[in-house]
Amino acid sequence: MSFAVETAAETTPAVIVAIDGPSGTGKSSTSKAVAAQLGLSYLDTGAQYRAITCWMVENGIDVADPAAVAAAAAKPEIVSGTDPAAPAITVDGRDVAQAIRTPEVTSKVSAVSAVPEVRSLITGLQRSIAASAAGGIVVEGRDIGTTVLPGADLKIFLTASPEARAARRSGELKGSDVQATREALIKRDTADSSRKTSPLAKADDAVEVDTTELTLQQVIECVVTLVEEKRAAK
Ligand SMILES: Nc1ncnc2c1ncn2[C@@H]1O[C@H](COP(=O)(O)OP(=O)(O)OP(=O)(O)O)[C@@H](O)[C@H]1O
Ligand SMILES: Nc1ccn([C@H]2C[C@H](O)[C@@H](COP(=O)(O)O)O2)c(=O)n1
Repeated sequence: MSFAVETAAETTPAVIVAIDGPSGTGKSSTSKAVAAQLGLSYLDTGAQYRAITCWMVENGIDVADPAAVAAAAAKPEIVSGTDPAAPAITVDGRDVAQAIRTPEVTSKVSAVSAVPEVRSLITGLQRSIAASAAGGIVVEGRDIGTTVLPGADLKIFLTASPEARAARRSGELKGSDVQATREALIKRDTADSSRKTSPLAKADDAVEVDTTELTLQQVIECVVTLVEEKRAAK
């Protein structure tokens, strides 16, 4: 007599989900919630670019000098956790979850992430993390569907009006000026979309979701449904 034992991992196909879009469209909030709800790993690739920028700033590298950034790019060791309930990021063993969110890092991250040597190193890291996520993963960023994981099972491109995005960010940063926040978002999006290497862009086969008039819960439900459809079809 033989018994077939099926575990959840055997019955639920691993799925790779790429979520891209401009700043403040809801990528992180949506990705974390979808991954937690569906038992998937989660990777915040913006946090990795912020971490390397943080290291450059702390080590006195001139981020306006691409050659200096390229020469130093391999020095820091960046490690990302993939638990959606507790996303972690360390540089050389130090927890930098707070340090990477300062206005200084936010204003310098586009310059650092435009350097091809930085992108090549971080892209390699992202691909190896995705490959080792046996149960599947949600990876969010700017170029996941186009460059990092072009074979992803599902690609989502989130958008929202600059006004909605600025209002969301201003709600987070108590007392901040909505107009100044809007201008800063647009400036960063323009830099991220116009760089030569792997710019922020929608993949041709991505599903575009405009979140301007949707609540976060509605966006999460929409993406969960799309992932479940993909899983069922695998
Ligand atoms: N549909 C929504 N409606 C209202 N608020 C939202 C919605 N989606 C996200 N938010 C809020 O907007 C803010 C920005 O969201 P989030 O950090 O997820 O965006 P993001 O696209 O990851 O931004 P960035 O690329 O800058 O990291 C958060 O405070 C989040 O709670
Ligand atoms: N795949 C990615 C992810 C992020 N970046 C750069 C560009 C962003 O302005 C910056 C910070 O990202 P955020 O934390 O705001 O999501 O990192 C990128 O170039 N490619």
